Amino acid sequence: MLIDIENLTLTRDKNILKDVNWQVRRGEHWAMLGMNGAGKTALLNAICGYEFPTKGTVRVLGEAFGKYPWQDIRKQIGWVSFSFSEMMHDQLQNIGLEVVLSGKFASIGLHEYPADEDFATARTIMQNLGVDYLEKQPYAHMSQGEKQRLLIGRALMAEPDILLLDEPCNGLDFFAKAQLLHTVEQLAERQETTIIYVTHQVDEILPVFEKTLLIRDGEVFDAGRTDELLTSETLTAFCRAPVQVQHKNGRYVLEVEEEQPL
Ligand SMILES: Nc1ncnc2c1ncn2[C@@H]1O[C@H](COP(=O)(O)OP(=O)(O)OP(=O)(O)O)[C@@H](O)[C@H]1O
Repeated sequence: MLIDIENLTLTRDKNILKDVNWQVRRGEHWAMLGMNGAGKTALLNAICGYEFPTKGTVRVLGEAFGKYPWQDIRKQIGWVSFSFSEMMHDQLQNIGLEVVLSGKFASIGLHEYPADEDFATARTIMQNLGVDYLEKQPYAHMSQGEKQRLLIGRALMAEPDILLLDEPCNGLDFFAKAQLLHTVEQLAERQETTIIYVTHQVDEILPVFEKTLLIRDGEVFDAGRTDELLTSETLTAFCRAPVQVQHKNGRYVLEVEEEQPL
């Protein structure tokens, strides 16, 4: 078991997470779907040990939070988020290859000299993600989509067991989004790492995400096989509004039905 969460409750001013149970096995890829404020980031924070459980247990890679040095666990987790991409301003003048290499040292900017094999690994990762053409381009001059793909490469440099992709399509136009989703799909198919893909959007849940966690108001609404959960009936209950879900060409499409006048 890679992630094993039992009865997790996080209380701050209010209950942010309530009795969350969730198990992720090695080799599975999960989507996490929830509206704004559902508790997605809080759950990622708990997994990475940035939030201390009020109640319940968080186990990652077989170790229990509070009983193991979590900085060692964090090294096995790659977290790529849109907000992180905004924090990279210190790295603006670094070129693509340096940004990817910096993932080896978990640093923003490159302060240590990488070994020859690190250069080779970074180049292979960039090639696999289709961003090898950015090797010499300054981070500051890249488009948002290029930055997001490069930051996935940066996370992969540490060979993480778990890759958290936190709303990676935020701010992308439809073409950059399609490109990024294609990159994620290929990465998932290579099975190098277990991916948890966090999103508000049903259409980003690719067939490679065979499992989905539906989170609402800090609680797990449902978790299980994606094809069983992404139905009109379940998502109507989840959204508290009538929606239609269609499965077209391997992609889910959600339409909000117009409210019928009473
Ligand atoms: N430290 C805190 N103290 C009080 N409330 C908090 C704290 N951290 C988060 N919250 C609240 O908990 C709820 C869940 O927040 P969280 O950021 O996890 O949502 P989210 O699902 O990631 O939302 P979004 O999709 O908008 O990013 C929100 O209502 C938020 O305001």
